[in-house]
Amino acid sequence: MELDQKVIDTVKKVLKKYHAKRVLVAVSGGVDSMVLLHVLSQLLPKDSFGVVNVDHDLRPESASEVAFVQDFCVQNDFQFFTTKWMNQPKDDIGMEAAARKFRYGFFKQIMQENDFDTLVTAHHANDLAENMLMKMIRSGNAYEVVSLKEQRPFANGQIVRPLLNFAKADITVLADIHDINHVQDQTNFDNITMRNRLRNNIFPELQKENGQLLHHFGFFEQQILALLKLAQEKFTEIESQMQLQEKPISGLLNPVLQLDRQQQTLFWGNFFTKLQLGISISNRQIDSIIEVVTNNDANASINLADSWQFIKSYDNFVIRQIKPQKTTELAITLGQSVKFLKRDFNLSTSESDFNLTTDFIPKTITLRTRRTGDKLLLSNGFHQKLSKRFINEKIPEYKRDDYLVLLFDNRIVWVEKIYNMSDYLKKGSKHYKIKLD
Ligand SMILES: Nc1ncnc2c1ncn2[C@@H]1O[C@H](COP(=O)(O)OP(=O)(O)OP(=O)(O)O)[C@@H](O)[C@H]1O
Repeated sequence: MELDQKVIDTVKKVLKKYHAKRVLVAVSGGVDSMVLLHVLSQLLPKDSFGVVNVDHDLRPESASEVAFVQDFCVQNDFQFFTTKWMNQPKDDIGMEAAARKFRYGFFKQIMQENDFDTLVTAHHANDLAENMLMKMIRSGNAYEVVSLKEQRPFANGQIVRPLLNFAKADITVLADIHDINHVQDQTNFDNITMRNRLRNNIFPELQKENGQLLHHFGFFEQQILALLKLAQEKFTEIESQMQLQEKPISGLLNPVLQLDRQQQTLFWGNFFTKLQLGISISNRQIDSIIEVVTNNDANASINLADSWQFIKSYDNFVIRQIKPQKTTELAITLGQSVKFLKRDFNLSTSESDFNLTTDFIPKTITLRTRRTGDKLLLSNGFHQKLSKRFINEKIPEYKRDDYLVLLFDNRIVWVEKIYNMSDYLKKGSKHYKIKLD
């Protein structure tokens, strides 16, 4: 079949397969997206597609590139949406990712406001192979290798990439045959980014070794996807045994332990990918997680990015973001109602309705959270470490900072739920009422 027809048939088939109805085409003005636009305009009626373009304003030529796409759309009477990126980061680090975030944010907005169900991009076989090799170089994680899929959910609908089976060379041939005008992104030739170095230096060399290289990347991706699908079935079964909770994200650890170490790596990688915490988890962090999950310590935690923590607590795990607590100590007076750790606390004297009894009247009363070295008075003048009491009561490590501790003259008289000095006094004379919501 002629290349021309093959591309048209493929794009048609892919759109049909994913039930694309109202299509938004992402057009940068480069050869790939201009060819895609050419094909789509032959397949779809004008009122069922629109063109979207983002001016990242990172190069002097960008305004003229937008103008090029805009003029093309006006001449052909295509719906056109564009915006200019204003809030670029000050330095270059993370610029590509920030630009992508902005771009996809705008795509999403246009889809939602104009009722498009499908965003179509011109990613092709070279993009797929470059992406896979970049993931190989950066992490080597099987669950990350596949990142450019033919279809994935996006905004109020989906992203579809119908050109993934075509090489850049094929697309360029089509542009030549049909005399399709396009802009040339000069930054493609800078070898500053890894992507460009792969594109310009590495891939041409690899392709000399085997002309079928791009197809082989395609096969590899398909096979990894199939394997991940099989693994996913097993993981879903395991997750159902873990009794997962959402707030905080937690569950039982035992079901994961039926997997061998490499399978656990895949499990946690897959699990974190699904959670979408907005942070990346390194191989070393996953290794540490497996380490603490499989060792004998009852409590342990692994710090992840952005104050997230993976916590092992006895048979359970918890993943939560630790927000620094502002106030950790509060001086209070009798009868005063205070808010502490988001809860209402009130201490008053009481003759009948009491739940705390002491044998002394305090000069100072303090409410706080636990501290190292905290001790609890037991009978006969003996003391017990508060940390020991937490362990005996099987209170998970990560919850211990939430427990309120009440002190009279620097002596602990009460710890929420787990200690009350009255229980250890032979007889007390002063009665107090603690109210806590
Ligand atoms: N500025 C832009 N405006 C509209 N569409 C764009 C723009 N840049 C890229 N696209 C769309 O995304 C496709 C891929 O572009 P490109 O390869 O430059 O992006 P990438 O950074 O590799 O990938 P991704 O789009 O997933 O971030 C293009 O073929 C086009 O469909």
